[in-house]
Amino acid sequence: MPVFPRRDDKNPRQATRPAPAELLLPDESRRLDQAAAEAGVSLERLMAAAGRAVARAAMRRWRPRPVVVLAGPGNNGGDGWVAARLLEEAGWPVAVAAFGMPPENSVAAEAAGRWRGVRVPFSPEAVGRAGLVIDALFGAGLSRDLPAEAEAVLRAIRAPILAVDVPSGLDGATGQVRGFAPEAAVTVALERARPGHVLLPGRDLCGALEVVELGFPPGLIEALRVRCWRNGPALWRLPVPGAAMHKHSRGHVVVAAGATMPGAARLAAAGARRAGAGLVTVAATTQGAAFLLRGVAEAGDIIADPPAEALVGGKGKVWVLGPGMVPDDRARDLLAKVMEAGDRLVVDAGGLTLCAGAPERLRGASIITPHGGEFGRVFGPLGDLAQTDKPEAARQAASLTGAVVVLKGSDTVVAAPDGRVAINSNAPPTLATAGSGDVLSGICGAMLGQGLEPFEAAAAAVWLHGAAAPTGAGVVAEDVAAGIPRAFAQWTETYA
Ligand SMILES: NC(=O)C1=CN([C@@H]2O[C@H](COP(=O)(O)OP(=O)(O)OC[C@H]3O[C@@H](n4cnc5c(N)ncnc54)[C@H](O)[C@@H]3O)[C@@H](O)[C@H]2O)[C@@H](O)CC1
Ligand SMILES: Nc1ncnc2c1ncn2[C@@H]1O[C@H](COP(=O)(O)OP(=O)(O)O)[C@@H](O)[C@H]1O
Ligand SMILES: [K+]
Repeated sequence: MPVFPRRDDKNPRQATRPAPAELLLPDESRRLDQAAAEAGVSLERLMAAAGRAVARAAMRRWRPRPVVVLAGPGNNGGDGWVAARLLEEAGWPVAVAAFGMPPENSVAAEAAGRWRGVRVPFSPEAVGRAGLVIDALFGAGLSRDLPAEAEAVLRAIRAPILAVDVPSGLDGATGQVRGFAPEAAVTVALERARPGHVLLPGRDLCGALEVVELGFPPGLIEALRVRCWRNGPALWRLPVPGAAMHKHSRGHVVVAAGATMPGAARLAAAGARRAGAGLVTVAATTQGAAFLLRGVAEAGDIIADPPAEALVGGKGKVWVLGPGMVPDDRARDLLAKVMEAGDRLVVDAGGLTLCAGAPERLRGASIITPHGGEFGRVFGPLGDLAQTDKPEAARQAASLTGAVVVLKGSDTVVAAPDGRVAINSNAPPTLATAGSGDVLSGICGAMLGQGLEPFEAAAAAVWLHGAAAPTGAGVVAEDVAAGIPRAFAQWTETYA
């Protein structure tokens, strides 16, 4: 079993380990406000802090210039009215274009009432000459599509946009656009980021994301028991070999290769070996083994056409089943035997196709790694849900199968059966190349083999995969496997 570096409070390097980056859902945000009010922190005070943060963000990033603040009818608009006043007090030329007024006696109405400056009609002309637009129309909890009138004004903007909470129209829970959302240069997120700041297309619309603390009393966020985080080293620790280790104590990953595409198994094996698996076996058919042996020679066992029984079972064994695999009877039989033996199992590619329309066949797997197409093939209607709410679709799939679901893409979502979700954001687009997913499934196997629990193993593997991928032209999947030591080094330098 793995030896993790001992936590040592006296070791100053450990201070760099970040706090988990919770991603708040709109409902959690509402509960937070309520809890704050009960703890004696008023919405007025929070709104003042939010408006101040927005004004400061503008002053930090731009020189004084004509600003138009688009203020909506809710508290998002309230933040806008506060920011307008503070920018004007700092000598900036500011005009407010209000899209409806806040309800009487509301905190936002009070903020609006304190505005003595210029007001302009809410129209496309109003934003035409602005040097900066502050978008405080709607926040992350938008409950319906953006009204056409608001869209017309947002579309007319030519100046950089500073968005409050989210670019209006962006759904903070899912990262989807409700009708329309503008592309911001900067988004000021309040207290914590939202899933929609990390999921696509939301992440791309936010521009630079600034998360500002509003001064909530300590302990309130913890009390929310948030179940969704940005994926990162705060959620897991990578296994680090200790002096007493030997190859048999670092997990044995068996990659089941198909007869026709053994290259995929080779990549998964490379991922597993680079990610620290002590032993890696590629179980191939005779034909597949011949292909493998003809390729660039790699150390590690290659067993030709082994009877499945010879390999299933045994301490520390982890299977990676699917890369390059044809969903035939042999594969079906192997999947059943591995499940029966209770070995830990990562299912990818051809292994998932074996379970098309039959997710119950995946019960017993530790981790499954579908891309969007495979996900739809296995989970039917959940595939449609994944188009609009990726975390929820992955969460339901995890609960259905009991496996940790890695729903891949440039915003890969990792979901556990108990409802935990990590959303990844470090993957460069160079990963969009054949075989990079195979490398990932191998890394998942290595993490399981070294003793990480499935959710931590999957989230760590996805982060490592992203950090391992070189950027720039000419990157192929082999380079991703080769980049894994560098990714480990990056983690060790900063977090270990
Ligand atoms: N805890 C926090 O994070 C804090 C949040 N604050 C601000 O509060 C905002 C959330 O406030 P609200 O809940 O009032 O939400 P919004 O400011 O987004 O506004 C909701 C209002 O807009 C209406 N509305 C929603 N969708 C609409 C549509 N498509 N067309 C027309 N009207 C629509 C609703 O009926 C409601 O009146 C955040 O975005 C943030 O800016 C701060 O003021 C203070 C602290
Ligand atoms: N544009 C992108 N940006 C970041 N990561 C990407 C992008 N496209 C694909 N990926 C990642 O690359 C991998 C591709 O896996 P997959 O689709 O299974 O390919 P293959 O089966 O060829 O290995 C996944 O981990 C996915 O998250
Ligand atoms: K907004």
